Amino acid sequence: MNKFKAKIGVLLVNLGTPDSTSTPDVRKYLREFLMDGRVIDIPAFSRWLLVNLIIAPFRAPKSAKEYRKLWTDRGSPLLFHTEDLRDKVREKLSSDTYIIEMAMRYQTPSIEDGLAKLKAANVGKIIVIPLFPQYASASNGSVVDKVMEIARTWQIIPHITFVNNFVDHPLFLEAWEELGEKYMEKEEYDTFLFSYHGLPERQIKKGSCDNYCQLNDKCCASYNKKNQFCYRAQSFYTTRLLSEKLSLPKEKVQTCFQSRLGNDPWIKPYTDDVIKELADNGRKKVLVFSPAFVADCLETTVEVGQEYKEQFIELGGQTWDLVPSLNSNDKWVACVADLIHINS
Ligand SMILES: C=CC1=C(C)c2cc3[nH]c(cc4nc(cc5[nH]c(cc1n2)c(C)c5CCC(=O)O)C(CCC(=O)O)=C4C)c(C)c3C=C
Ligand SMILES: [Fe+2]
Ligand SMILES: [Fe+2]
Repeated sequence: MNKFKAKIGVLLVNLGTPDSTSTPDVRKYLREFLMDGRVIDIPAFSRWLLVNLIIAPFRAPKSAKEYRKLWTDRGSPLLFHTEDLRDKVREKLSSDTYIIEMAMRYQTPSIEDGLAKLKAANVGKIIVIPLFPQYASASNGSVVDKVMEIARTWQIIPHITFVNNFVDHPLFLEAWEELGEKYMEKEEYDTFLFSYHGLPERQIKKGSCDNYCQLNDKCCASYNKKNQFCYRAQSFYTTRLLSEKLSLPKEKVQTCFQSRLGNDPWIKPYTDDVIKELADNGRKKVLVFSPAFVADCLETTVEVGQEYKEQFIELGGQTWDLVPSLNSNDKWVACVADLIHINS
């Protein structure tokens, strides 16, 4: 807070979700999402052809069906959990000091509307928190890009701070620990799988410092100055930190990457390959964490919780439990409040 007692604006931003499960709404969402050059990072005309002639027409009806498995009375879990998070963070922080809004990078509520509310309140500073624990150009980078695209049209641009990543925030780790422990008290698992959203390998290479990221076991074995912004390194680091917190034996822990799209190589190991390997090696009881996501969504509830589960059980597995996401867990709310404090 400055001497004029100008309020601090906070914008919590998650990825986005369709407005409904109708095929036209899912197509509209996919178009906006995949036309983002940070998501499909190929030349604009090729991207337009790919998205409008192939992905949107063919994927939209299939994705709409998937979204119907996820939808609730309150709509998309990604959206309502983010609303709940905003409400709980508001309760925790003084409204004399902070104005807290939420937005989606794609579709509604938009970043434009969220920033307009903060601007109308004449805030002295804006803190933007992309709700992605590990930094990727396709997620956090895209939020920064969009916020700057809007802010650069303003006559006055206040101080704007972006949270880059929060993989090692103690309360982020404690929240996952609390959720995981509930499962571990009830069941003896032989495997702990950490499945993160995937990324095309070229996106990691493009952001690599001095070509450090070779996308092998070595380059992500430590988290250091060279790979501080590498999504894959941050994902392995998250696994190590959570394993330590939960005292998981090394031989039972595996990191993998899901949700690949298209034929280009994505970061490995792929979750579906790892599931086959686990089954081949006689593993029977798996507890899965998805710590790239802070709210239940299509990629967790349906892809991990239903599709990968079916695959594992068909291959002879017995138990496949997915730890639900942080949603509006109190420790997670405290983590977001602390991110706001330390950036104020
Ligand atoms: C964790 C952060 C995310 C990154 C990084 C990310 C990159 C990325 N995603 C796609 C393609 C799709 N992702 C889809 C859904 C989806 N992705 C994230 C998060 C990240 N994506 C979330 C939280 C969700 C779920 C949204 C919801 O409504 O529940 C989808 C849509 C679903 C589908 O049709 O299967 C696509 C497509 C790419 C290409 C990419 C990086 C290059
Ligand atoms: Fe995605
Ligand atoms: Fe790496």
